[in-house]
Amino acid sequence: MIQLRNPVFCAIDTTDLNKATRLAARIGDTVGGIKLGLEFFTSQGRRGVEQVAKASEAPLFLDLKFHDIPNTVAGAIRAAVSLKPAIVNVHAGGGRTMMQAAVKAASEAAAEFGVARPLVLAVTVLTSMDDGDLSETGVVRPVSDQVRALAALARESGIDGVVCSPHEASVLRADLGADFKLLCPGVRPHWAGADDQKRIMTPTEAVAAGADYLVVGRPITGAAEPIAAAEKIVSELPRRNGEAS
Ligand SMILES: O=C(O)c1cc(=O)[nH]c(=O)n1[C@@H]1O[C@H](COP(=O)(O)O)[C@@H](O)[C@H]1O
Repeated sequence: MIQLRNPVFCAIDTTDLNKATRLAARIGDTVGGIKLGLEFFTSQGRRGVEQVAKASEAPLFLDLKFHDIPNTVAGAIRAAVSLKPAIVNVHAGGGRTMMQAAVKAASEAAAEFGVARPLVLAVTVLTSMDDGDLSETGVVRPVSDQVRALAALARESGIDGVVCSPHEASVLRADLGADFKLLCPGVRPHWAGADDQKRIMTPTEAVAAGADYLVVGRPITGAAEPIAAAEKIVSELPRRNGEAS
C-alpha cells in the first residue's frame, strides 16, 4: 500500500541528471510520485536514481519494464528493490513463471534489505500501440482483448496490478476487482498533444474509468512552466479518500 498525495506520477524522461534532480525537487510537492525510466536509468544508472530520490520525498516508480527469463528478471528486481522504489514493473508478455519470479524476488529482497516491498506491476500492451501495431507483432486479436488476457494472467501470477491505457481501465476493474492496481500512462490533458501515445484519455476521464495511478510526462516536463502544468492537472482531479491536500 503506498500513500500518495494524489494519483499523478510525473515521468521524468531525460538523460540529464541535473535537470531530473531539479525537477524532482520542485515537483515532488505537487505530484503524487515521480517516475524514472529507461532513458534516465540507462544514462545515469543507480547513482542517478539515488540522487533524484534524495532530492524529493515523493514515492518513486522505477519503470525498467523487465522482460527476460525468470532468473534474470528475479536478479534485476532484487537490484531494483535495493533502490527503495514504491513501484517496479515487468512485461506481462514474459509469462507466468517470469511474473511469479519477479514477485517472489521483490518479497525476498524487501525482507533482506529491510525495506517495504514495492508494488510489482505488469505492462500489458504499450499505450503507444493500436490494433494495427499489435497485429504486426503476430497478435491478431484487438488490443482490448490482449490487455484483458495479460491482466488476468498477471493477477493469477501474483502481480499487484497492471500498466494499461485508460481505455481498458473500466473493463479491467470489473474483471479483476477493486484491489488490483491499474496504472495508466497515455494520459493527456485536453490542452496537450498526444505525441506518440495512441490510446489516450484526459486525467479526469482516466480516474473516472478506474485508474489508481496516472503517469504524465511530456505535458508536464515539456511545458514552459512544469510546476504550473502539474498543478493544473492535479487541480482538475477529484480528491479521493486518504489523499493529502
Ligand atoms: O510503463 C510505463 O510507464 C509505460 C507503459 C506504457 O504502456 N506506456 C507508457 O507511456 N509508459 C511510460 O509512461 C511515460 C509516458 O510519458 P508521456 O507520454 O510523456 O506522458 C513514459 O515514460 C513511458 O515510458
